[in-house]
Amino acid sequence: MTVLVTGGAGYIGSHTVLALVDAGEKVLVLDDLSTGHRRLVPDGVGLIVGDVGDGALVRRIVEQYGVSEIIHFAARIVVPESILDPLGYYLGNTVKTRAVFEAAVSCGVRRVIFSSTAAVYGEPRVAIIGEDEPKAPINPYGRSKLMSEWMLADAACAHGLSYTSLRYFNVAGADPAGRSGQSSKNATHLIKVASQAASGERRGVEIFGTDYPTPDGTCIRDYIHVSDLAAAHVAALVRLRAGGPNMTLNCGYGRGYSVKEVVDVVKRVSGVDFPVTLSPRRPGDPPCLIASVERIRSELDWTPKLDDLDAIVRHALDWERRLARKELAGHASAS
Ligand SMILES: NC(=O)c1ccc[n+]([C@@H]2O[C@H](COP(=O)([O-])OP(=O)(O)OC[C@H]3O[C@@H](n4cnc5c(N)ncnc54)[C@H](O)[C@@H]3O)[C@@H](O)[C@H]2O)c1
Ligand SMILES: O=c1ccn([C@@H]2O[C@H](COP(=O)(O)OP(=O)(O)O[C@H]3O[C@H](CO)[C@H](O)[C@H](O)[C@H]3O)[C@@H](O)[C@H]2O)c(=O)[nH]1
Repeated sequence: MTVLVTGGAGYIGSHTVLALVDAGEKVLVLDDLSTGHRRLVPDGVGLIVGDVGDGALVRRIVEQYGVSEIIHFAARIVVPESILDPLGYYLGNTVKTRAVFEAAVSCGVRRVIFSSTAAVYGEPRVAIIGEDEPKAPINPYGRSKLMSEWMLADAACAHGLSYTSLRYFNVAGADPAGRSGQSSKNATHLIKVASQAASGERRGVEIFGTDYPTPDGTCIRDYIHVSDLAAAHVAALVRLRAGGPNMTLNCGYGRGYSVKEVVDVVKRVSGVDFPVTLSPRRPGDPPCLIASVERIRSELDWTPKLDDLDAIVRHALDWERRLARKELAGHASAS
């Protein structure tokens, strides 16, 4: 059995590839390297550079390599960018995802795991969000993902595909063994940005919005360590193979931190007092997103091992330093 991981050269995909390989799985990556990096695909794992929207390519790969399962990460992921380029996001995340699902159905792939997002909930009415809360995304990114969830559920019903949709809350940190991490220079995610500021690669951090209806006025998010999330994918795969029913699961820890709290933790753990600017709200940001984790805890054989904001930040900082060293080494060898 071969597991095809689309977007496996990206941040979460590469950590999941590591977790799959560690679990003894045979893995193949399909990635167009638009935001991914070849070096994040571990040695011994095949990388096919191509577009998931190319249905003929996906079908060829499935047939040639005997793909039994697809874990579909490939997508565009920046919320503000989705507001400026909605059609690009519906193409990248919905139309191309349809091509993956169609190839899965037509080639008899048995199981699909889909990367969804807390952004499908929009601005929930409750602090702790259960999977059955209304889905009312407030930006094209969230809508593009919700449409894909629906497509997958409908296709599964019609064609007997098994699936799990995983709605990630805020993913952060890096492989504790230093094998992968968030590698995009232009990343927009808070913990990455703050880690870059602490490492001197950015001048500082802007806090987007201090007038939200939260205790300190900044947005609250549920940050999950990327390696715990990767392990949840392996557990979801094991569950589907054992005949577990189709399901949608929140992935988080069930606890939230404000932007100010996160910035303070990055300063304390790094020991660097980088500049912080208070700025207006960023469009498309809901005030508070915290996962209800009852379902994932009961359905998956999964216990988080890294549920600790200090550890998340420490691993993110370690990875940032590693990236900086590699770049310096690259400059030295180039000159
Ligand atoms: N990072 C988060 O906090 C977060 C939260 C919720 C959901 N997600 C979802 O997780 C998934 C992975 O996100 P990430 O943070 O690892 O982002 P990422 O940008 O690091 O990874 C995406 C990967 O997909 C590849 N890709 C993009 N479009 C492609 C295409 N058309 N064909 C082939 N490859 C393509 C990119 O090159 C990259 O390697 C996405 O589906 C995203 O929506 C991420
Ligand atoms: O430089 C920054 C970056 C972020 N933030 C704030 O920090 C919070 C978290 O922002 P991120 O960009 O780190 O993450 P988002 O919550 O916007 O979105 C992430 O989580 C979502 C689900 O919760 C989606 O899945 C999405 O893909 C993923 O990017 C937000 O209030 C944002 O305004 C800042 O103040 N300054």
